[in-house]
Amino acid sequence: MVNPVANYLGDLRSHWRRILVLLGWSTLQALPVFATGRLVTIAIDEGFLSGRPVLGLLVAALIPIFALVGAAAAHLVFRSLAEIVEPIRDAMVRRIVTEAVETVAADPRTARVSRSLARITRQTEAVRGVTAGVLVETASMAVTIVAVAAGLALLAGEVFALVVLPVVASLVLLVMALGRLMRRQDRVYRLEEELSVEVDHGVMAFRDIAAQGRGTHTADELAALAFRQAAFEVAVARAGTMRGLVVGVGGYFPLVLVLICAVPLLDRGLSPGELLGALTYVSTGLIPALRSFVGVAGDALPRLVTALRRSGSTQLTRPDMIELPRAAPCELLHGRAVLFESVTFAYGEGAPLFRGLDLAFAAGEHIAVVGPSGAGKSTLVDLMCGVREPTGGRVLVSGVPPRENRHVAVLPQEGYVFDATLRENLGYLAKGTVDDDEAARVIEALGAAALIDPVEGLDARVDPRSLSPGERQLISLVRLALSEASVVILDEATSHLSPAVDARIERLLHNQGRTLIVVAHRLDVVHRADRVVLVDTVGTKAGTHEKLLASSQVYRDLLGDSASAQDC
Ligand SMILES: Nc1ncnc2c1ncn2[C@@H]1O[C@H](COP(=O)(O)OP(=O)(O)OP(=O)(O)O)[C@@H](O)[C@H]1O
Repeated sequence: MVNPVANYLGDLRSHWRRILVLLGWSTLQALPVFATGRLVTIAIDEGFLSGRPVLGLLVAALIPIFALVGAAAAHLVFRSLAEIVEPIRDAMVRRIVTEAVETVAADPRTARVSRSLARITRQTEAVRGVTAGVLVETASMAVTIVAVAAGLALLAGEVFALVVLPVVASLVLLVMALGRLMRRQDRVYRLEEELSVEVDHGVMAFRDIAAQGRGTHTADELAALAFRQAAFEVAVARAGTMRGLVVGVGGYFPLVLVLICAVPLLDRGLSPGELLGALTYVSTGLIPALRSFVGVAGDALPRLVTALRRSGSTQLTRPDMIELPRAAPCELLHGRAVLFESVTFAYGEGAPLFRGLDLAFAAGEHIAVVGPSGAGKSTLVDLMCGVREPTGGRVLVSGVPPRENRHVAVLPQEGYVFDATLRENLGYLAKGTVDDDEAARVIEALGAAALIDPVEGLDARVDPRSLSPGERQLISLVRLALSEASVVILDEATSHLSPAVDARIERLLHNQGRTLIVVAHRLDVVHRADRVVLVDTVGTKAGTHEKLLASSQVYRDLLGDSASAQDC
């Protein structure tokens, strides 16, 4: 692959005629700069100081007229700019798409590159915008420096000598600082991207991360990444202070120098008008041009180079997955798999959702959790996987607090899928890589065979955005069935799947010897479960379906509501 920076420079060179036209209009745009110093000199020396104020006023009145000419030229500058940057952008897009098509043709596993292409297209737009800014500012800076230099040389050779050296020194300083700035900026962009991918994964899998006892570890990793990014941002900002230094050396230093030397210069025959003209060149021409060029060079140029480098085909490679939490080996537990001991929990200062709650689920037991909306079912799950800590009492899974073990896996309402291969997605909670035969068995048992690409199999890339919620749930369910977790929680996890699938999933997970806790969306689960936990604000209780039917009006109402809802 040809280097994208070299491609870009080649494109730019191919437009040299249009760049010359742009330079021409920029020269016209700089005409007011050249004219203003001279007009100030004439207005003062020939007009006001020679007792001809009307002439002075008339000459001064020419200054805004030249400014209007400059404004008209600016309009033409932007028109010619579009003729350069649009074809460059088109050429870049064409190259990237061609390369993507060729990559896909050569290796079908990269078939789903739409996301990468979208990102590259955004970068191409950035390249286009920044190219426009860099071209305009560079042309404007170049012609302004020439206009100021020519104006000063014509006006007073001594002043020209005072100004030119600091300007050259400041440009050398700028070039030296740019390389460093670009490297740091590139690092910031890379870290930014890495952080956003990892946060994305962390958010999707937050309950599993907590349940696997990896919450602190994941948070530490993300924090370390964020701190590294912040450190580079600070370094970039620090390097950015060189902009002030460049403008100071190239713009303000000559201004001060001319003022310090004003008296000797006047003694050596410089007229007051020439002195004021020279100061006008520096203050209204040189300093603004330098400031805006340094701004573009110090900010846009590093962004341009970074965007160009990143628009290369390497962007089509797959992002690395977050370092995955690994589940501990599955143990067939004896005794209690989950224990709530005098658990009290309240959100903030609110009334407790649970007060002195005692629950115990045996290993391998199949539990249904039901209750009115807002009663606390999801909170109960959060307590079991360690996302929340009880305000009183304790929760134990396999004999230890949830955060200290890795026995729980949770499937939330919205299954999560990573932008990675199907194998990586399915193996997220497994120990080691997924065994093809075992995966095939689970996929078959769950009726999810349609998920498997006939050609690429488990190595097919999964694009989360192209999946339906039901497909995402199915992938998450297969992942759960392949996990090492001994306690499996389905938190209204099959809402996007058919009721027939519910029973199949539960049977599979239960037959694997796991403790299965199903927060029920469809209440038919209570008939399949060994016991039911009724979560209710007036008191959470557990029992068999029959026992709860006989003892709880809330339970009877709940089943009645569900029956009538299903009738509808
Ligand atoms: N982060 C929070 N801060 C404060 N209150 C919360 C928070 N999360 C949930 N709640 C409140 O706690 C109560 C129980 O919420 P929870 O989501 O556990 O109920 P649920 O039974 O799962 O409800 P649903 O069936 O509607 O999902 C609700 O009143 C809810 O508004």
